[in-house]
This record gives sequence, structure tokens and C-alpha cells, in this order.
Amino acid sequence: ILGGYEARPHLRPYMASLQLDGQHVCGGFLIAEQWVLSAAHCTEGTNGQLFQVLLGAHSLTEPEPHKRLYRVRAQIAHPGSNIHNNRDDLLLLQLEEKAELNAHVKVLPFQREDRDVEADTMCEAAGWGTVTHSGRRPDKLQQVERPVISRELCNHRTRHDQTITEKMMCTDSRKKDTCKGDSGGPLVCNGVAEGVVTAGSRVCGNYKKPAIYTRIAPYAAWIDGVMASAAG
Ligand SMILES: NCc1cccc(NC(=O)c2cccc3[nH]c(C(N)=O)cc23)c1
Repeated sequence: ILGGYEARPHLRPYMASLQLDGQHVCGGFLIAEQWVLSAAHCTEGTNGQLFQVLLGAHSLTEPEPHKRLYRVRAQIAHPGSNIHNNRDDLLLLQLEEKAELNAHVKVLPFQREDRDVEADTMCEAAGWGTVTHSGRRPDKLQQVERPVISRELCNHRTRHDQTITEKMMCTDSRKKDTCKGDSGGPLVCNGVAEGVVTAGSRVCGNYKKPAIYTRIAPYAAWIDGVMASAAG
């Protein structure tokens, strides 16, 4: 997160850190007791290695009550996701067991009504992604408030030039923005997860490249289907 600040500890008990060999790679969030939603691009370069999912954390390194690392039983990328574009950039992770829910570990509801969030709506992104252009990584969860911008503005030829589909949304990226390692985290508007951070053009903090999110509502049926088929 660029231009943000340290989150109030455990005020976002749905936040997950997707890790490989104890290293934070991407964000994610708890959508059900045994399921975390993140971004398919996060599996790039992991050559099929399964993540471990850290829940209940504020600091990535310090011991904290209710902080717990979960093994992953299955990782399901959306069938439409690919490395060449940002379409269908969603990843479902089934934990080896149901997460123990408590004050520090909670499920975040996601938007099921497929309607655009109005431009200028203030939303929040959080993550352990880089906090400087030089790539400094924070130990503690960061957050930033960003206004939604219209798809029309986001698709302007000087911005993302017609690549933003109706299954994506954008926020202003002037100075304050999501960045490397924030991918997979939720964009929360009025307490509901409306989007999932995607790296998009990978640029951070440049107003000419607004932040891109995969809207969740269009994928509610896919998400429900995967969770139902793996249940039991
Ligand atoms: N503000 C939009 C936004 C949101 C989330 C992430 C990012 N930027 C990256 O993720 C990124 C940036 C730079 C080099 C990178 N290399 C890789 C990689 N996977 O090798 C990713 C990146 C940008």
C-alpha cells in the first residue's frame, strides 16, 4: 500500500496473508470458514506450490494471540484467468480445516448484487504490499482509502484504454494506491467486499494508471459452485 497508514490492529479480521516459505506473497480474505478469496495472478512463478494462509495477524513477524498459519487443501483459479490479461483474476483457496473464528478472525461478506459501485464512493484497501516505490515491505498491515472512478474514465485512452470490462472496477491511484503484494486483497466499500485487488499494469501510485479490481458480484455463482462442490 503506497501513501497509506498502519491499520488499527485486528479491525480487519478477514485479512489473509498468502505465504510461501514464510514469506508474504499476496493478500486475500476469508469469505467462509474454510475458504479464502484472492487473485489468480498470485500463483505466477510459484510452479504449483501451495500457499500457506496466515489469519488473525497484524504483524507478519511478531507473536500475536489468534494468529495462525493454515495449510491449503486446494487452490482453484478461475478457469478464465491467464497470464496475458487481468480477466477473471480470482483464486479460491480451501483451507485444510475450518478456520477458528474469533475477534481476530472473521468472514467478510462479499457483494452479490451485480451493480457498479458509484463513482466517488470512498472504499478501503488493506494489505502487506510494498509501501515505497523502492519496494519496502511493511511488517504491519497497512490501509488506504480510495475513491472509485467511473469505468468510462478508467477506460480513457490515457488511462487503461478500453481494457476495463464490466467485471472490473477502478479507484484513483494518485499517490495513494495498492501495490506489489496487495494483489488478492479486498476493496471494501461500506463494509462489503466489492472487488479483489489485481496487479493490472503493475504500476503503483501513478494517476495515469488507476488501480484495477476484479468485481466480485459477477462471480458469485462461480464462487458458490466451487465451495459447494468441494464441501464435505
Ligand atoms: N496499483 C495497482 C497494483 C496493485 C497490485 C499490485 C501492483 N503491482 C505489482 O504487483 C507489481 C509491481 C511492480 C513489479 C511487479 N512484479 C510483479 C510480479 N508478479 O513479478 C508484480 C509487480 C499494482
